[in-house]
Amino acid sequence: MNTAPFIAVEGPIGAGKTTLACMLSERLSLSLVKEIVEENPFLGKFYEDKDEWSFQLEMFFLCNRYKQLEDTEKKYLHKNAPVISDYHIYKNVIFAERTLEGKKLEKYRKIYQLLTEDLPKPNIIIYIRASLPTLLKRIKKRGRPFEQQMDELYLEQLIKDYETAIKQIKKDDPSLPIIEINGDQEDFVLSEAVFNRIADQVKEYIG
Ligand SMILES: Nc1ncnc2c1ncn2[C@@H]1O[C@H](COP(=O)(O)OP(=O)(O)OP(=O)(O)O)[C@@H](O)[C@H]1O
Ligand SMILES: Nc1nc(=O)c2ncn([C@H]3C[C@H](O)[C@@H](CO)O3)c2[nH]1
Repeated sequence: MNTAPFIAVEGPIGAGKTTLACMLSERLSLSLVKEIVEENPFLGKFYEDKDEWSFQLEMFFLCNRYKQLEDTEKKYLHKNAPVISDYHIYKNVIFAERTLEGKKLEKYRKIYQLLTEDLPKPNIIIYIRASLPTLLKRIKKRGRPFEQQMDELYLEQLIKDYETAIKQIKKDDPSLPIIEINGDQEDFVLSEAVFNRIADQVKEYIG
């Protein structure tokens, strides 16, 4: 079990996780762990044909995050250095439960359990909640080509899946600090005051 602050920023696609994680990493001198996106060989294919590519994609994300978190433990947490990551490992389950079914989902659950049981788990979560119009606006603004035909139903389901997952995480561990941000209204990019408030809240937890 790690005792160093390990913060995970979570929320649905385009909520602003990477943006906020980078800003907080700089402000609070935290080591930053960022999800691999551009080098992912299956993401574009997945958005073209989800049924065909979902298992490959979910496994790629899982193995990648496994390696990143293994390294994070060795390089930082083990040495008591605080870390902020733009994802929580549980994100794998949120997506896989939505994109996989039948035998593939069963296999995935087993592999997830095996790979993640001894990985470090975040001890602070920042959850950015945002509505469909806000997410679509941000995905468009970011302009990744393979995300521009984003299925709105998929995104809407993920918004709900995230809500369910956060409720479950709270139930499983009521003492886990979760900082919740209303991404539609609390704009930490445009408003210095909003960002300062979030940074102060995080600072209180990490001491
Ligand atoms: N509060 C905000 N106000 C305005 N624009 C924002 C805000 N937060 C993020 N953005 C912009 O929205 C886009 C998506 O942000 P970002 O990449 O941080 O999201 P993400 O949650 O990490 O996405 P993903 O789930 O795809 O990893 C970027 O272009 C970013 O500059
Ligand atoms: N299917 C699936 N499973 C995941 O674990 C996962 N994690 C991120 N993503 C997608 C969302 C953004 O398009 C892009 C960047 O976050 O990658 C995922 N998609």
